[in-house]
Amino acid sequence: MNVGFFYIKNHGVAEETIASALAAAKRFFALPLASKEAIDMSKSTNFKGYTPLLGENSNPENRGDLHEGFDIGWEDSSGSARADDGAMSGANLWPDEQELPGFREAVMQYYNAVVSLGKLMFPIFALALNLPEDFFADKTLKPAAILRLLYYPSQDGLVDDRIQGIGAHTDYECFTILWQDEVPALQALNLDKKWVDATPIPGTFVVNLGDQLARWTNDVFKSTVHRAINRSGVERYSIPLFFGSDYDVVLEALPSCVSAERPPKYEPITAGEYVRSRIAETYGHGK
Ligand SMILES: O=C(O)CCC(=O)C(=O)O
Ligand SMILES: [Fe+2]
Repeated sequence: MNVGFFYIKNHGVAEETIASALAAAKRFFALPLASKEAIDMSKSTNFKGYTPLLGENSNPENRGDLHEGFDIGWEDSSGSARADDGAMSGANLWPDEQELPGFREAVMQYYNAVVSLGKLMFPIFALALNLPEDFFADKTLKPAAILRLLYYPSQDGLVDDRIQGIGAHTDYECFTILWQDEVPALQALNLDKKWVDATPIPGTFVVNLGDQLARWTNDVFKSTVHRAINRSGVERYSIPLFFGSDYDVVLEALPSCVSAERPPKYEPITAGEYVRSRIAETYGHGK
């Protein structure tokens, strides 16, 4: 409630699952640009697929984010997306199986493992809010989780300080479960407006709270501003999973988080419309 960031360990996601997803990410970003552009996000109805360097701008005061990304959402074991995700409906875009055999399986295995972990965490947030432990259960039946593979080249020498790995921003969903490699880059903004390093700790995930949880709790839970700047001299990989509530759920302040002194700060909106509008702001696709 003060920091909005924490680490978890003994999280139950197998090291091999993480290692396979990382290996898949490395193989993907090493593909020729044309192969990656074949599944460019501009070809997707709902912001899935590949984002090139500077294709996204998380902080409107900056000139673009110096990362490459690859985004997917939920799909079933036959590879079909849900048809009823409202504003966020649409299929994943995958690289060619011949070119990258095993990629899809490795990424989906990681996705499903971290979604299961995320489901275990909702009851903890509910209890912290003095709500029944299963409060979020019927709001997270159809995992509205977005997984991103991220690749950050190192920025060395003189750099434009308006180009960062990912500019200062808050995340849109309830919470983000981030795997990061051993290259330091991630920073969170504390209450004194100082940047604090979220130093990589092997065997852990960093979890940060996002705007959906802040909207639900009328800012009792903090959605903390963060950014990543890789000036390490080596490339960095990270894999965030943004776990939101089902896209058809209306986000509105919980009665226990509203009072005469603390009036509701946010207009109710469905999770799908909210996420879509926030993602659209960071891309130049005009969607
Ligand atoms: O790569 C990281 O450490 C952070 C990524 C991030 O903040 C995001 O994708 O929203
Ligand atoms: Fe983020």
